[in-house]
Amino acid sequence: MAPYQNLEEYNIEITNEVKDRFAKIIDEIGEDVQRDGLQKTPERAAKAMLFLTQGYGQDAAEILRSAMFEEDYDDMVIIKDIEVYSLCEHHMLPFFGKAHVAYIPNGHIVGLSKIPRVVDVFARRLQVQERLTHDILECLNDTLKPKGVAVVIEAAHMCMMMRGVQKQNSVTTTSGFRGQFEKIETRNEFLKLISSDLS
Ligand SMILES: Nc1nc2c(ncn2[C@@H]2O[C@H](COP(=O)(O)OP(=O)(O)OP(=O)(O)O)[C@@H](O)[C@H]2O)c(=O)[nH]1
Repeated sequence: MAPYQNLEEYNIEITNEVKDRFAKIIDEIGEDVQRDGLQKTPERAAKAMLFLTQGYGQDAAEILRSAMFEEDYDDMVIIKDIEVYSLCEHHMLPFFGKAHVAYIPNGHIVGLSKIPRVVDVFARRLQVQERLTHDILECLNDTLKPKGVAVVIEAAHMCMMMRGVQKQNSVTTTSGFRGQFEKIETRNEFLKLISSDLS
């Protein structure tokens, strides 16, 4: 399994089957797939869907292992405001927002960029926000074996905005804490730091 492959950097192989299924959907909703503006749409939609679900072909633990360094630092490391774009598994509509991730090293630190990459690997699948939160949390916990790990995700769900209940301003927050973050003082320090605006 490739540790990380940004499909935008490669030619995405689109099978005729995926393309044809998008053409069928366009036809079924009453559109003319042969009209000028739509002729290439099945191919574009197939490419977009494969891009948005590329996480299935990627190994998040391997991404972390590719840049782990021995280091004595054993205070909190926080990467906050990581953009998240995912697809809800119920309607296949986007949910999007921010992830805040922290860990307390236990002999090893990890390359900072690898954390947003891990977020993307799990976000680029059909997801629910709760599982996405735990996928990131457990991957960091199992691979880095830190003294503690924390993940908070704040997201808006298009399936609740564009359709269904049609609420435009509701934000869903999910969180997970392991190890030292289960202690209230550590957790509060993390929550305070992700709420602060240093700019
Ligand atoms: N817990 C959770 N629910 C989600 C997530 N994304 C979408 N949903 C919900 O999944 C549920 C699916 O419920 P159903 O009743 O089967 O689907 P529906 O008839 O389209 O529901 P409405 O959206 O209420 O119209 C809805 O309540 C969505 O809001 C998520 O990440 N986590």
